[in-house]
Amino acid sequence: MEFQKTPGWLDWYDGPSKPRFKVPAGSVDAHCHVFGPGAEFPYAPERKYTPCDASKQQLYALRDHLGFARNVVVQATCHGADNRAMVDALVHSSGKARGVATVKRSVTDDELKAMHDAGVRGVRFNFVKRLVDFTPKDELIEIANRINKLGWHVVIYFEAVDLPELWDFFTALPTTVVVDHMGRPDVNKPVDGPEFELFVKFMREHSNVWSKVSCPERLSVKGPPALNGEQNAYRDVVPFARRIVETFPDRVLWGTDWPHPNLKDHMPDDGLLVDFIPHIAVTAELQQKLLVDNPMRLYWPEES
Ligand SMILES: O=C(O)c1cc(C(=O)O)oc(=O)c1
Repeated sequence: MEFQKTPGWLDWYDGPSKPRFKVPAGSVDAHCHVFGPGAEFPYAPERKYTPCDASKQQLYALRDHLGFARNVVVQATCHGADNRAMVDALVHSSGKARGVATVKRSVTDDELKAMHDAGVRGVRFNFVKRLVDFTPKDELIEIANRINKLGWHVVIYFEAVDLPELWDFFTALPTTVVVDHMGRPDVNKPVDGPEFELFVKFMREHSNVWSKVSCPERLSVKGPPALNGEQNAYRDVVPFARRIVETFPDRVLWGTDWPHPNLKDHMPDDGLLVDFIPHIAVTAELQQKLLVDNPMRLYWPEES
């Protein structure tokens, strides 16, 4: 099947720089995706965008280039609830990748078991309207209760303005809950203003809630972009991510978000994204928790 990319689509950055920041041994890129390839794993009919291909081989080459040891491959919305490309990436990772799936209520126990055996450890619930159609909350709760029995967790993706409305649903989830990209704060607003305070309260009052401090390239308003050797990229995101890392050091994860779906402005150099890490996790101890100890506890508990 031939797929036509969404007009204006930016392809992932080829030939990323070697990071100056040396990540600790055993580091995990805890948020990344594979796209297709579409000829082998077709994009879902209900998708909201059609990406360029981004294969498992390319993902794992990036992992090695950046100095990471493992990946958590998160089901991308362009594949809907067809998890074959993500699962294929896991089973060809020599145990170095675990995954987060998207499932519907109709998923069978045998299908969940097969995904578990392949390395899936969570499901993703998406509330970003430009990416997915609405799924009824009773369906999501039913799924959360089923996957809880497998020891899996729920990953949620939403925008900061929607947190008040989603609060009761999120706080009723029975599992560990991992928030994608810090709940997408508006970094034009103050880091100690009411919107971000609500997110901090969400984490403070609910010890089962974790956050990925990822995607400065999506959240930044002022840049500068992580291109051309820029060592001070996305400064306006730093106070937000740093606050979460320092307040909740044992409940944070970091990921590249490669291949960076739906960026409109520029495509970052992933090597420079790694160089962003020491700005938000400023001590060796915080870096070790963010990149190794926390993701290992969540995704490879049997080894940590
Ligand atoms: O902001 C986005 O566009 C985005 C999309 C997806 C996806 O399509 O799965 O995943 C992400 O982590 C971020």
